[in-house]
Amino acid sequence: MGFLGLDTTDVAILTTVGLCSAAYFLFFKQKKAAAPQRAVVAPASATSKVAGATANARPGKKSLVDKIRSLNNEKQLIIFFGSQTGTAEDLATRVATECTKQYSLPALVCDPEEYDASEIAAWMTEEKETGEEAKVMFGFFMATYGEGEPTDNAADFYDWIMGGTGKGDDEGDEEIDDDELMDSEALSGMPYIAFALGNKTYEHYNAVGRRLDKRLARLGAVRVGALGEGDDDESMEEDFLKWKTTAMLEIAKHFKLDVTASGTQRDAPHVPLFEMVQAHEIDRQQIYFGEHSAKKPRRWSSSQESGNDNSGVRYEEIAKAATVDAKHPHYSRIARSAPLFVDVHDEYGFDSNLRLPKPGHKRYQVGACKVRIERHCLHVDLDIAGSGLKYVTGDHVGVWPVNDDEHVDRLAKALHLTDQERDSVVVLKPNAANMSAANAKLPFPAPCAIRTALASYLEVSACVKQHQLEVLAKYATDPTERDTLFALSENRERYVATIEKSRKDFAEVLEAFPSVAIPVAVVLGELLPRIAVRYYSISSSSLEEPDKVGITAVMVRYAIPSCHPAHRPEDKEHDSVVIKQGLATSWLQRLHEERTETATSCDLPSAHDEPLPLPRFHLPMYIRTSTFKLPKNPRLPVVMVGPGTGVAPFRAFVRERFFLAKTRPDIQVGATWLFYGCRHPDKDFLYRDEFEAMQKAVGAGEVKLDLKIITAFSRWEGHDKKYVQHRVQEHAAQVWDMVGVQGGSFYICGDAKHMAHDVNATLGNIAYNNGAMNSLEQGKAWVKELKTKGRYLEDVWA
Ligand SMILES: Cc1cc2nc3c(=O)[nH]c(=O)nc-3n(C[C@H](O)[C@H](O)[C@H](O)COP(=O)(O)O)c2cc1C
Repeated sequence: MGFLGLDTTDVAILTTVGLCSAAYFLFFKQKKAAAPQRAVVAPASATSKVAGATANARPGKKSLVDKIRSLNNEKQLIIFFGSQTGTAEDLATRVATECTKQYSLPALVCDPEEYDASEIAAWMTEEKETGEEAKVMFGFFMATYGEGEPTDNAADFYDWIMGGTGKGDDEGDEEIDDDELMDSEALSGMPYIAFALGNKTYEHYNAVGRRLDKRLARLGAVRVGALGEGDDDESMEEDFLKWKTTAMLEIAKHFKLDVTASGTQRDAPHVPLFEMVQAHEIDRQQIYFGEHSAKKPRRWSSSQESGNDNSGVRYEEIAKAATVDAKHPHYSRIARSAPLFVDVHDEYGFDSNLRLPKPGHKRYQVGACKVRIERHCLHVDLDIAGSGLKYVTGDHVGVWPVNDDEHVDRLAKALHLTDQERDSVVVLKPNAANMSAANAKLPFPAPCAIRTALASYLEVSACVKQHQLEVLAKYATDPTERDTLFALSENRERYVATIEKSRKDFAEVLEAFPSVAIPVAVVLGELLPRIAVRYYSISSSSLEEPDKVGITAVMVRYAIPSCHPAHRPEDKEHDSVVIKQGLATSWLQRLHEERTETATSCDLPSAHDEPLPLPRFHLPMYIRTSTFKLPKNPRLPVVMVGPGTGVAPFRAFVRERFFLAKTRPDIQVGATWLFYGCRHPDKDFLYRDEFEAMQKAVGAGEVKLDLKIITAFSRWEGHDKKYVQHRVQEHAAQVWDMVGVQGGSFYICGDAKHMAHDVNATLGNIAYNNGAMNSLEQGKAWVKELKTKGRYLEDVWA
């Protein structure tokens, strides 16, 4: 492996890790809890030279001006990214790396949550005073979420640059009355590149990137090249590559750089960004064991008070973090986990020429040309008592998953790491030979064991990307393997057929190309993405259970045909079937099984005298506020549509309304109707017992509430296939009465592409037919207006 030696004194605690990216199961329209402030723009009349630019970063943020100055270069590119699940950050980093590699142009990728992006105004104002051409080009890689909103990390910046507007009008044509930024002319002449990330399934496609681009133009900034637009529904990567080819040339043209040496250079060796250094004799207290922390390792001790169920001991953090957020999760005990499905399977049929997985696995059965996979769905309750954490029904919970040992070991083996090497504690140090190293962000907290990095910090099951295959190719010692890897990295069609379609991870690719002798530092430091936080709609009611946070998670596991990556897609005899699984959901399932096994064997985790590196059966989590909320006035009716796991927030809504009706009958809680859909009433009907018990209490007159759970089953033998939109349509008159007449709210949670779209259309149709409207168009406009009024709310994902 070739570690450099390092003793304790050499070990700098290599700090901040950006943990803010996220892969999603659920999303939402939300707003960060803290109201963003408008920054004061540096006065246009400032007379000092660039060297004296005002560094006046907002509290808690690093100064951009100081950073630019510290780079001390003539020309440079500073790229900001707005990213929730890491794509925008990844693409921004790729452009920055390429600029440095191909043009020797220093480039820095900045998280606007970390750096005060509003200092671009201060910088530009001062730079203009020099009377020379702008030396710094800025870049904006911005993803859009929810109702056309920015990501959490870009919310402050977006609010500042848009002057507090930036919502509502996708064209970005709003005028701002008191436009400090425009008046300052600070951004006039500012060169920038821009790439918007989004998904056409959503109504507000690329709204943030588009609006920002328009606003920058209005502020006098000058875009270099075209506005890039990536559509996740088709191929973000293809859109990006197409844009990048011309953007790179435009950047070179702008800076008058020599581009003759640009292009893919197969023969140029890869210069690693980091070196991996073994940390000898390190104090155990300095080592990270998988905990997420922006600053220093964290430790836990067992609390005196034990959990009151079979989940064992509660652990308290020694020296608690002052805040809990996306960079400082709270570790919350699993108070309960319970399966929600009964005997649910998915069956996959395949051609007879495909090699099937080995039989005998506990999660799937293999038959003739068939794979049958168990489906699981869990309810998990997290205990937040005493943590100071609070949530409101409808919020989201973010959790950080851990890779399974099988995956970790497979990759470690493919990297030829011995057991001892896997357990060795290392740090990554910037490699002075790589120009980008000085600005490179460390991908995970260190020092930590390689095993920890692979298990807790890096996503080992991520699909290998084309540009990463190019890096692997450079380390292949076998000429045929090298050529194939280069071919895959250059030929999109072949790449999609052999790698992307079957979501091949690094272990699978390295196994198929055994001659690739890649340094572990490159894989850990440059190739594997960080594990991103996963979000779930909270399925418990804060009114009923303020100390518990409920998660409803269905396991993602599927079988797909897979072509051997070292062979052409036409070589069908090399095709096999592989089983893939979702990282977070399979981790929750493992935790559930471990808890169950531990409890039944009476081997409960016991208290430790020594501080624990990681508390057992505790999940790193934080609460993310959302606007997906019940009406403030509980008397108003609510109509909810949530098939499958889309029921999660509605379990919370229903329980809350039921609880309120039971404990405060004087309030007279309004009608509470849930349209729920699944395959079969006896198999995957989530929370059926709970819903039935509530309905029974209502039926018996114990609780006064107009509670209806209206079901649609799609695979119930002897019955017609039904979907939720059919049921909504069947109850058109009542739905109209509750929403159109009584002023109630309408909610949808679940699949954005089909279900949410169909339900939306159904509601428009109901409005037209029941609301004395002249046309279907009027019905649609009514739904749109309902949305504007905050009475039509969606929590949907593509
Ligand atoms: C729950 C959810 C909501 C989204 N909402 C929008 C949207 O309103 N408009 C849009 O163009 N894209 C939307 N997207 C797509 C993301 O912007 C796109 O996947 C992007 O690549 C994510 O970038 P990131 O990984 O840097 O966060 C949404 C994606 C998810 C998962």
